[in-house]
Amino acid sequence: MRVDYDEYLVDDNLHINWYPGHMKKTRELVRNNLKLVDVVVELLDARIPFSSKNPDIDNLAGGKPRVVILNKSDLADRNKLNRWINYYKDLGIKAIPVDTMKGVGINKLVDECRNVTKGKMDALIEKGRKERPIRIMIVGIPNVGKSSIINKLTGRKSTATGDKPGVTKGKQWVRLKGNLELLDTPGILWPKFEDQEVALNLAFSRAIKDEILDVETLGLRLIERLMEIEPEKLKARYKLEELGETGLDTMDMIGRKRGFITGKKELDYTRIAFTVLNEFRDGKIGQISLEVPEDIKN
Ligand SMILES: Nc1nc2c(ncn2[C@@H]2O[C@H](COP(=O)(O)OP(=O)(O)OP(=O)(O)O)[C@@H](O)[C@H]2O)c(=O)[nH]1
Repeated sequence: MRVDYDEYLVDDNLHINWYPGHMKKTRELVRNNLKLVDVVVELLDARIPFSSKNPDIDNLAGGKPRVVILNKSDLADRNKLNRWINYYKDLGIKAIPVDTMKGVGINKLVDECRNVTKGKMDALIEKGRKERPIRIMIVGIPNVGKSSIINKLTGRKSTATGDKPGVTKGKQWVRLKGNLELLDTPGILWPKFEDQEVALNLAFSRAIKDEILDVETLGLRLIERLMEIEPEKLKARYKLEELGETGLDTMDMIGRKRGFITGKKELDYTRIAFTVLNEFRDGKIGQISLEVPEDIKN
């Protein structure tokens, strides 16, 4: 049976109903597509590499060579980013920081796909086989930047190479420089949303809809988190001498500073929450990572 990706995109990109039937279907679809490729390119959000990881990817990717991309690295804290790179290095995986919008790290991604398959490709040629393109596939949770990176990789001049024998109808391989072929449909995988802390990180970073909590509470949780991990950046952004005793106090201070008052002369908490959430997501509060490798729970 041919399963279409569109089935998972219910009303917009961030609204995917991951009920068990869909998870099973998407798993099989990704598993089948992965059989066709030489390299799995796993996209993670550099600010939350643990929370943005699909819990089943190690199983799905099996023994395939893997390249990890820490995307949106422009929004991440430099020092924490390096700690994640070292964490992956210890696991024998090269994690490449990428800023897809500016194209930073894209060449390294291509080089690494070639590196991790070199042994296999050399062995094939030694056996007398003709050199063939290295096939790659991008996988990741919603909103992590899969389409953006595919567009960046392919560019405007890219040409679809058309259907290949044995490939389900509709799949397109796009030729990239460096003798690479990219499956133009990314593998959309579900996040670990059962864990409340992970769900919060995903919502803060716009990977899942705000609706996991009402927006005021979500904004308050983010303020509390920033007070804990990045108090100076929070103070600087909202021009506060000191932070409040509690998250709510700080929320009030931000609201007063920005003049977010309702018609009834009360603080407009919805507006404060949206502002802090959006400014965090756009990197306006600074380069902030919400996770470090030590946070990983076994
Ligand atoms: N700052 C920043 N934003 C990025 C980067 N890569 C992607 N984005 C933004 O992230 C958002 C999601 O990107 P998409 O490429 O649509 O993500 P996707 O993984 O294809 O999303 P789904 O279709 O929901 O699975 C867009 O608003 C992009 O502009 C990056 O490196 N830095």
